Amino acid sequence: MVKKAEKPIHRPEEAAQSLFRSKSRASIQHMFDDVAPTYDFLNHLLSLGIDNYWRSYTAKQAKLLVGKENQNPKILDVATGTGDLAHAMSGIPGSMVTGVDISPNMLAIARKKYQSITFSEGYAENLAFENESFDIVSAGFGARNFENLLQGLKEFHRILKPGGHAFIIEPMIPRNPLLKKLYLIYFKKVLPKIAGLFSKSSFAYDYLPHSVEEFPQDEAFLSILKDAGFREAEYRPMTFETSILYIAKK
Ligand SMILES: C[S@@+](CC[C@H](N)C(=O)[O-])C[C@H]1O[C@@H](n2cnc3c(N)ncnc32)[C@H](O)[C@@H]1O
Repeated sequence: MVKKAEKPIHRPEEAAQSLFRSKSRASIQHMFDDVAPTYDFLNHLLSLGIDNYWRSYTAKQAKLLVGKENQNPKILDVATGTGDLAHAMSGIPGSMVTGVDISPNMLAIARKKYQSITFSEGYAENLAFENESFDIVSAGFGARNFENLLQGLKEFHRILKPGGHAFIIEPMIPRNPLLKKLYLIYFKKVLPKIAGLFSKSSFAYDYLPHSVEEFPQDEAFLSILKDAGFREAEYRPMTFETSILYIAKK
């Protein structure tokens, strides 16, 4: 008797976890190319608009730290996506901002939204810029997706001028047990369902909670920044520890 082939069990959560663990440049690029058309809408919806505050807070901190010393800071926004952090950074007086990303579809939207900013394709782990050529490097919600995090952070360090700063925003899992429980229910159960209603790639929103849960947070991330060569690094939790800003100095 011929045995019937077993049907593969499709478990999006497992697939998302496995993508995070074995992610490649191509798989991440495809995922973001797919989500690009609904990325901004879902970002603002799922964070209740708070994501804009996180970017403007970051730009404000950058302005405070470097604004007085440096009249015309050169800024590179890595993993710029649709350009919102690059745009926030461009509010620093005299700044010259460039945004790079691996996803052509995300960049196409960034170019339409912000015509005065230069956007180009670029890979965090191998940035096409000279040593010591930027005053600030920023990355909003992007570092988590790097195929090789340490290599990406070493590149940030390489392209910064001595005394330059990196500003990196990532989602944070609250450390308070009750908040953490509520956050994970929202993140794992509610958010993927809402996203699935709008996005072509609901997979990306199964990947999101896994990528955040498995990503080094607070002290663990600071130690990777130090390994990448930064001599000073600190973090600032934002909005009840749902997001975190890392600031590192070369
Ligand atoms: C969650 S989006 C963040 C976009 C934007 N920075 C923001 O604040 O909304 C992550 C972006 O990182 C980009 N990305 C992921 N890995 C990358 C890498 N190694 N080099 C450059 N860009 C990368 C993706 O293509 C995507 O556009």
